[in-house]
Amino acid sequence: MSESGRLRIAVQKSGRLSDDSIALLKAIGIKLNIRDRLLIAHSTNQPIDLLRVRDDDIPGLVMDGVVDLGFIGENELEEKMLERKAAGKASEFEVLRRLDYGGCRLSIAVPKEASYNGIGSLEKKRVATTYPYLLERYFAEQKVNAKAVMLTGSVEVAPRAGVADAICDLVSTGATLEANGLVEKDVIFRSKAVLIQRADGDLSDEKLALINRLIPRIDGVMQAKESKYIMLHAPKAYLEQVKSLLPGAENPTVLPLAGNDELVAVHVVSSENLFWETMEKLKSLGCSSILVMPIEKMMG
Ligand SMILES: Nc1ncnc2c1ncn2[C@@H]1O[C@H](COP(=O)(O)OP(=O)(O)OP(=O)(O)O)[C@@H](O)[C@H]1O
Ligand SMILES: O=P(O)(O)OC[C@H]1O[C@H](OP(=O)(O)OP(=O)(O)O)[C@H](O)[C@@H]1O
Ligand SMILES: [Mg+2]
Repeated sequence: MSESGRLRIAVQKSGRLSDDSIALLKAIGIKLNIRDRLLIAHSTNQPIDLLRVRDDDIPGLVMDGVVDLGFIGENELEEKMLERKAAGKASEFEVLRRLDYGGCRLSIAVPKEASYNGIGSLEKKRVATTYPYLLERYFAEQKVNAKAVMLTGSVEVAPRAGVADAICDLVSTGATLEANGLVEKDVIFRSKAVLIQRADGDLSDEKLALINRLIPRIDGVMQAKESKYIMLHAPKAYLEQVKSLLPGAENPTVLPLAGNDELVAVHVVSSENLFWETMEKLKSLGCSSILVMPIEKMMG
């Protein structure tokens, strides 16, 4: 445990998860003064320290109890669990929340000119990857005798460099594969960012209490991102039809409009965005002043 009693959180220093993880921490009210070269950042309003490290190190830091919480991709987490298992090390931790960023998939891809008829085509072939344990588990499940070649970066160039016949790497839009003349074939793992916590028993009551206050705030921020505050003027005569068009709006607030007997103001928190098509339908029912606004925070 950190002697200072401050909650220690590990985040990726610089990469795909950094900005979203920091933005989430700020959105839940943690003030942070992050300066690029500093690897540790102290919160100015909470007993929290941020450790900024390579994402590869985050699962181990949490599982070994060096930090209390960590933001990590499920792909990296699963890989490190398999690696630790192979080394006879325990992996104790808890996933507190699956988050709404860092979405990607780990896929096998081959050069576009290569012939490929399913995973059996990789028999006796070499596949370059940064995730050898996940890949070898997949080979074992699929009963394919292929070899995972570990590369820590630039995996996509391996086939052209003659280092491997195929690759297994993270894909999101597919632009990187396309730029390297590769075609995605099999998805072997789907991933998002998660917030993990080290084993409960090792945490002080104060730290647990702080974590228990932060988690509902994370839920509130994620929920708010998916929700919209909708305001419009609706003809009284069509109120029921208007309500049925508003997604996830069970209990709208309906208010009179001063000096107008035909229209009412409708305010509603919607669990989804309002599509242009729905707005057009509302307009054709006689609705006007239709506003769709983002929500910053939600609770209760
Ligand atoms: N294209 C992507 N879109 C969305 N999420 C991604 C994408 N690529 C990777 N990720 C997620 O972000 C994590 C970090 O990816 P990144 O490429 O920044 O890692 P890295 O190069 O290993 O960085 P580090 O220097 O910290 O080791 C991945 O493990 C994955 O969970
Ligand atoms: O399908 P796409 O949208 O093209 O995304 C996939 C790429 O994103 C990640 O790398 P990143 O860009 O984070 O850089 P890195 O390889 O330096 O980690 C990943 O390793 C792929 O190379
Ligand atoms: Mg890494």
